[in-house]
Amino acid sequence: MADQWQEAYDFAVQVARAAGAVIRKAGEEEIKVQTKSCTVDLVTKTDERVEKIIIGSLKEQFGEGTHCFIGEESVSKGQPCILTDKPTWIIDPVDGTTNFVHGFPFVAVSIAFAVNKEIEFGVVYSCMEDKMYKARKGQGAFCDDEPIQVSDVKDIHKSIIICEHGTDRSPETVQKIFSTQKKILCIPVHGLRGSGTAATNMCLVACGAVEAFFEIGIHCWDIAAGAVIVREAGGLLLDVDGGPFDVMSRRMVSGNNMVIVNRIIKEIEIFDTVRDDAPIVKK
Ligand SMILES: Nc1ncnc2c1ncn2[C@@H]1O[C@H](CO)[C@@H](O)[C@H]1OP(=O)(O)O
Ligand SMILES: [Mg+2]
Repeated sequence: MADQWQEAYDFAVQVARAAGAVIRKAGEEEIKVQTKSCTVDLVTKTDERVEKIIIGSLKEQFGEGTHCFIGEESVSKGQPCILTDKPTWIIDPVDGTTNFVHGFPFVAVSIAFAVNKEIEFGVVYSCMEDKMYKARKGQGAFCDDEPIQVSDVKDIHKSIIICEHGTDRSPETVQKIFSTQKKILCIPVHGLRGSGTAATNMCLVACGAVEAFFEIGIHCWDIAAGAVIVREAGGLLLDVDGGPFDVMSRRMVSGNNMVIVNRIIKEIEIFDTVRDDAPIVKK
C-alpha cells in the first residue's frame, strides 16, 4: 500500500510534459483571447484544450468513477470545486495565462493529487523553460530529477520576496496590495519579484531562488501542486493571518522558514475573497 500512488505520480509527470509541449506549440501560433470574471482575467482556447487533454488522459488511465477532478476551466464552466476525501486531481492547465498571451516566458502546467484532503504529490512543469518540478509527500522535492531545497536565509534584509498583483482592479484592493508591497520593500528586503504564475513562484521558493511568496486571490489549482513541492523542499505554508494553510481559502504565504514567513505576515494587509469551495450563489 505504501507506494499505492507511485504510478499516478509518474503518470502525472508524463501528462504535464505532454501538456507543456501543446502549450509551447500553441504559443507559436495566433492566440485568441477571451475574458472570464473581468477584463483582465484572461482565457484562451489553449487553456480549455489542454485541460481536456489532461483530464482525458487521467480518466483513461485511472477510470472515471473512483477519481475526482477539479480543473480551472471546468470550474469556470460550473463544475463543483469541493475537495472531498476521495482521490482528487487539482489541475491548472495553463498557470500564467496572461504571460502566455503576451509571450512573457513563464507559463506552467500544475497538477496535484489529493487523498483524504491531503496533497499526496504535485507536479509543476514550467514549460517555456522546460523545467519539471515535482514532489511526493515524504519523498523530497526535485527539479529535473535533482533534489531541491529552500534557502537558508533567516535575515529578512537579505531576502527576495515574490508578490503578485492579481486580477482585482478595485482601487481599495489595489491600494492594499501596493501598501503591503511598499512596507515589505522598505523593511528593506533585497528585492521584490513576480513571475506571473503562482505555481512557478512556489517552485522558486522551493529551489531557494527566493525566500517567500504570498498572494491573496489565487485559487486551489494555482497552489495545490506547489504546496507539496515547497513543503518537501523544507519550506512551509501558512494562511496570510498566520493560521494553518487551507488550499481552498484563496490565500497563502509560502516561505523558507518561520522567521521570514512571520515577518512577511506582519505586513500583509488582508482583503476579502470568496473561498473556492463556497456554495455557488445563483443570480
Ligand atoms: N483573482 C486572482 N487573484 C490573484 N491571482 C490570481 C487570480 N486568479 C488567478 N490567479 C493566479 O495568480 C497568479 C498571478 O497573480 C497566476 O498564477 C494566476 O493564475 P492563472 O494564470 O491560471 O489565472
Ligand atoms: Mg493559475
